[in-house]
Amino acid sequence: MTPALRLHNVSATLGGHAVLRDVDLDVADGGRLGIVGVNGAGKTTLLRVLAGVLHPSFGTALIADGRGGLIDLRRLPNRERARRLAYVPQEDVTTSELRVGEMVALGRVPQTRPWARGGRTEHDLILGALDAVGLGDRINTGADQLSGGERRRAVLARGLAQQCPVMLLDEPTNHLDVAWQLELLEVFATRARTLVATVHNLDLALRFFDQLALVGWREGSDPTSEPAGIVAVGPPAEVLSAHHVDTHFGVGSVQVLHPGLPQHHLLIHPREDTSPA
Ligand SMILES: Nc1ncnc2c1ncn2[C@@H]1O[C@H](COP(=O)(O)OP(=O)(O)OP(=O)(O)O)[C@@H](O)[C@H]1O
Repeated sequence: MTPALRLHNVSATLGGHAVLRDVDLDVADGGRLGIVGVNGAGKTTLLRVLAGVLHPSFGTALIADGRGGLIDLRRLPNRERARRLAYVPQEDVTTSELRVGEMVALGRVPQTRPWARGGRTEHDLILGALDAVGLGDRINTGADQLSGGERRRAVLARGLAQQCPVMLLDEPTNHLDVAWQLELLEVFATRARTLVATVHNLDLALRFFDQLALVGWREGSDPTSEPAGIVAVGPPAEVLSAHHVDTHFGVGSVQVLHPGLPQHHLLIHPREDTSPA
């Protein structure tokens, strides 16, 4: 089956600094892919390449063309790309001049003609996106009057309003309380056909996604001088094996079955001290 997105032999460079090298990745159509790795490994960079907002310095980033083939993301005009995929970055600038509803309405720009904006259908759609993140009653509030977590949810609502089959979210759960962390990922999973997100919470990553890609450095390579790559990709329970978590995150871990639910959780603990007393 044609993947929704594909990276073929991709390298990425930022400010003249090689960040990622030799990345091959298929994002399954209809799948949920989580991207994990330590700070600075290159998760955001990988997501930006998948979103077509950062072009590979080498290799190709491709998206399904809707006819069973793949097309180079570089060849898609920005507007066309924004109809196919929504990318919600980690941080977003909010301006005091915009109301929450207006900010979310920006997500509609790729989908609508200027004369179609502002109609009843568009209003209902924006309200629906805000309702989905629990902010329906804040549609007329100034965007700068929201708390950090509320602002994060409003920015995510803008991504929902874009109504794309593929959604790419950079740390969507940042700033969110525990209930919203669970709720929001489910909202996106039901509204997007294909979902890709970076996450730091490895327990959430274990439970929520059907595939994980672990970004990091192969054993023996030097993180201070060599670009990272994808060191493991597959089912979450395998990618987050105790060995991988120890090698790539520097902590001990164990996957345990929840006593009352049919799901495994990841417990993290300090590495056992194996040095001689
Ligand atoms: N504009 C830039 N110029 C040069 N290097 C950059 C630039 N932006 C990021 N980097 C470097 O690229 C590497 C990867 O950054 P990236 O933001 O992709 O990591 P990340 O895994 O998403 O990190 P985090 O978990 O902290 O968000 C880091 O070493 C970072 O310092």
